[in-house]
Amino acid sequence: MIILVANLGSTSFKYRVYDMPAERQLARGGIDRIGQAESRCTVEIGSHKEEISRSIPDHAAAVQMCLDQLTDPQHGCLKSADEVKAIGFKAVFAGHYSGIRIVDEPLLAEMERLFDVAPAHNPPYAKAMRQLRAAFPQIPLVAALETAFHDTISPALRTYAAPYEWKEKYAIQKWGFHGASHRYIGTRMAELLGRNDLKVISCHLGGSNSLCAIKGGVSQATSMGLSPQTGLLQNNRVGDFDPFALPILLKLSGKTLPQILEDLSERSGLLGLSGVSPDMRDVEEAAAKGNERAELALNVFAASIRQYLGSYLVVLNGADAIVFTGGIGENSSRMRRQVCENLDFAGIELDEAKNQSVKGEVCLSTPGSRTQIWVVPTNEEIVVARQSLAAVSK
Ligand SMILES: Nc1ncnc2c1ncn2[C@@H]1O[C@H](COP(=O)(O)OP(=O)(O)O)[C@@H](O)[C@H]1O
Ligand SMILES: CC(=O)OP(=O)(O)O
Ligand SMILES: [Mg+2]
Repeated sequence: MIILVANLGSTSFKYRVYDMPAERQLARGGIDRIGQAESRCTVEIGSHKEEISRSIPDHAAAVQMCLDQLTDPQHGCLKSADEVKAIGFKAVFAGHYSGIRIVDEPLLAEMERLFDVAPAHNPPYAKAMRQLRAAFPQIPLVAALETAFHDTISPALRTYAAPYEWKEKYAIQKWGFHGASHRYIGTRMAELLGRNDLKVISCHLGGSNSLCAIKGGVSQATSMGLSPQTGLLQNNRVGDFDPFALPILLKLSGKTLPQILEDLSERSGLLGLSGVSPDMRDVEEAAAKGNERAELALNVFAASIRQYLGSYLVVLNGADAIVFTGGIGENSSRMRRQVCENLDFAGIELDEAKNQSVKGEVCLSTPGSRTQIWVVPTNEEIVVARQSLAAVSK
């Protein structure tokens, strides 16, 4: 059964096509720096590889481009889009509609109700889902919601100390995100180290960033809360922030609440601090040239990762492995070095030479390090493909 998985990240679009249940990958592709003047588009279908630069304004245009590539008469792997028997989405937030669901009107309505809670994620997903439902009504769309992996977190680690009835009446609680990626890292580390009882701290650092404490493949704690704006700072979103700054800002800035929320979700994070870019590559380049705000952005980011890392070493009572994944985790040697430095008290020791030349799955710790340090490229799409197969086979 051919399953297309669409991963609409806050800064990118990625897709993979699988023949399931064999898990044979037929094609993959992606678009980087979506919404910016030049997006880099890559496609890999069998032995055909292509890279082009063009402007892709939004995720709906990205999904259309993916279907064009897959059905291209010369290089495509499908005769027509009808060969696709399900489209799986790494969908982000729909409150109590967590887990794996066929996309239907109630789910879309809930995602739309929560647009301003997940402004970088829910609008592109809902738009792409509606567009595909209209274009291909015969193909079931499956939403694998990111929050489900964190259902196992204890109430002590997912309850805000706000009026208790808010949780029951309005579902105000820590939900957690990046479930597909953290689930993949938990499963893959068990395969790589040949043990099912591992304690892993998964650091997904990309357009959005979160840490997750995983024990035996099960989520124990995660840094994002009610929304994907919380926890670590994000590309252009704020991360943890004191809500009592709001009355000060309302009085002094002359802005309305929606305008301030827009600042927190579009002009904060790496972009807001550095003033340079939401993209780690640009911020690192600026910092290397002596830009002090870019340097501060990197230092705030590293410090907040270390705070959660320390916290999760306590939650798990030590870890077998710390894993870096996502666009930053897989590519930024500086960030990995900064996060891991000076942690010998916890038996964490990075081999800097290995850290400088990373390719694929690799262990970066010294032989004496009690806690192993790994880079493992994430594969959120295979997790969603498995879940989509289960949903349409029911
Ligand atoms: N070579 C690189 N060095 C440092 N950071 C990188 C590099 N390549 C990508 N990144 C960072 O990774 C981010 C993309 O992460 P990714 O996990 O792929 O995206 P998304 O969060 O959109 O799903 C970019 O916005 C950029 O900050
Ligand atoms: C929350 C989430 O899935 O984020 P992103 O893909 O932007 O990293
Ligand atoms: Mg992502």
